[in-house]
Amino acid sequence: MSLDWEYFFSLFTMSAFYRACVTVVVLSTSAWFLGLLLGFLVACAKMSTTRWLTIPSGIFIWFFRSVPLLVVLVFVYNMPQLFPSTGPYLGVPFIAGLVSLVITEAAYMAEIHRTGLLSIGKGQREAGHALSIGFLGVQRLIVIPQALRISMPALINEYVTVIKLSSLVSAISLSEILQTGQRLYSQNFLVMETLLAVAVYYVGIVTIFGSVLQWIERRMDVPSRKPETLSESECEKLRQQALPMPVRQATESKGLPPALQLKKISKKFGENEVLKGVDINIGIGEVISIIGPSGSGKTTLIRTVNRLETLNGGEVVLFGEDFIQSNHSLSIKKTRAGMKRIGMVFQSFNLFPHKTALENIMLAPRYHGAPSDVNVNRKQALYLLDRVGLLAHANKYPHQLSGGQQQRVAIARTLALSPDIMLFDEPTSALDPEMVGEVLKVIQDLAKEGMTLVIVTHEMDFAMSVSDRVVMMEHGVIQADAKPYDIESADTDVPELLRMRAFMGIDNTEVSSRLS
Ligand SMILES: Nc1ncnc2c1ncn2[C@@H]1O[C@H](COP(=O)(O)OP(=O)(O)OP(=O)(O)O)[C@@H](O)[C@H]1O
Repeated sequence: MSLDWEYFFSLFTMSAFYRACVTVVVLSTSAWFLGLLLGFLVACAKMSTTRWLTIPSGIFIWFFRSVPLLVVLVFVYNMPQLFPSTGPYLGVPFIAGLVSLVITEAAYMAEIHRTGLLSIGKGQREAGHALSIGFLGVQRLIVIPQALRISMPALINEYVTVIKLSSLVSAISLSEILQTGQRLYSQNFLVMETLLAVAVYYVGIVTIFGSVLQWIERRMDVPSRKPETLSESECEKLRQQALPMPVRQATESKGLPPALQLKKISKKFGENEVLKGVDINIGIGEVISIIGPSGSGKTTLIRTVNRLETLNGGEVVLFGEDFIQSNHSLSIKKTRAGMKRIGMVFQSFNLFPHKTALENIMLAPRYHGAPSDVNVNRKQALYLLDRVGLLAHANKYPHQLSGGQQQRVAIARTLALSPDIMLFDEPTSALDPEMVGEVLKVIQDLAKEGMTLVIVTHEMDFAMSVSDRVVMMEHGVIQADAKPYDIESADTDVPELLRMRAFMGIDNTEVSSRLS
């Protein structure tokens, strides 16, 4: 048997096929896009903490992934028999096909979205929270763009699947490509030639639209972008645009309430009581280092100060005003205002990987400021980048920066909201030794400017040189709280100070003989 090639080629000049192609493209693209949106909502519902959302969304996914599309299609198309009022809509093959495809695809896409959303680390959300960005802002600016990038290859694959599945809509008489072919070969019996042409039409659509989506995927692929280090002349141009942030003058704190008062702070994780009634006052402009053995509760303590952990007891007072109380919550507005006064720098930097260094710094000011401030935000971000010595790296993404450079960008990002207090959670622990100095230097400069700093650190020499007070925690309580001078003075015989000295490795032999 030989194929009638002349007839085969004539099928590519038929307007009916091109109309059918348009139908397939419109149907598939709409179904893919609406399925993507509905799938996202279903994924969010499944990940929520409310059973009223997780259970129905789980059932939706389970059911529509189990039922064949053809069954859904015929069911939806015949729905007007049960509910006549749906006739004008579901009785139309295109709409019935669209609804069926959207429902089925949403069930699959929900699981793809869930994979993307789950892959975004907790640190990303915490960094957004520490910049006082609300829940929806964190989702919109930080979580969804990253999750979408991760899910994109699988979502593109779904688009190809939808195009192919759209051929099933021929079962309810929609004039799509397969149905157009079927109508022809039922008249002339040239089945092979017609189906071959149908296949070519489908391959053409998948190739063209798949390539467009792959182009979008490549555009979203941040790791493949490699912006260069800027030259000195380019840096100089940027430097001229930079707009200094208001300089923080060392504040005369006499008569003013402390910047932070932690009163009887207690925190439990299950039965594990990690903080057991911690009291500390931190004056305006004071620099406090918190040291202590691993697991003593240092990180938990500073995380309670900017609401990354809830309190089981006690309260935090900020510049003399109620800020956090274990037994009642303040208004969102008051909480946000308080949080903007406290910046936090994390051990693992938590830069936003889909933003350049400059964009990382601009993100929070843009979120909090008026749209007209964008230019000012950019200029101030340039100033801050220059201040931490990274202007030449303004256009680089976090994965192109060293650990020390990433931490300096993280400090600049925190400074962009002009906080009054900065919390540092072991800012150099994740760094190679040669990068520790560059980060400590930036912190030292902030201390000199009079910024109130609370630093959890294992860098004992740094703690002694930069701090007004060093606080030692052990087993969830404060063991000692002293000025570096008092800790260092050799004639002390206060047991807590001797213990602190032993922990810090100061004059070890003499200390151990005194403790014994
Ligand atoms: N989210 C959590 N869930 C359960 N337990 C936790 C949680 N976070 C901290 N802990 C526990 O609380 C205790 C104190 O942890 P924390 O991180 O505050 O200690 P740390 O003094 O900062 O230690 P390190 O110096 O090693 O960082 C540890 O026993 C830890 O296992």
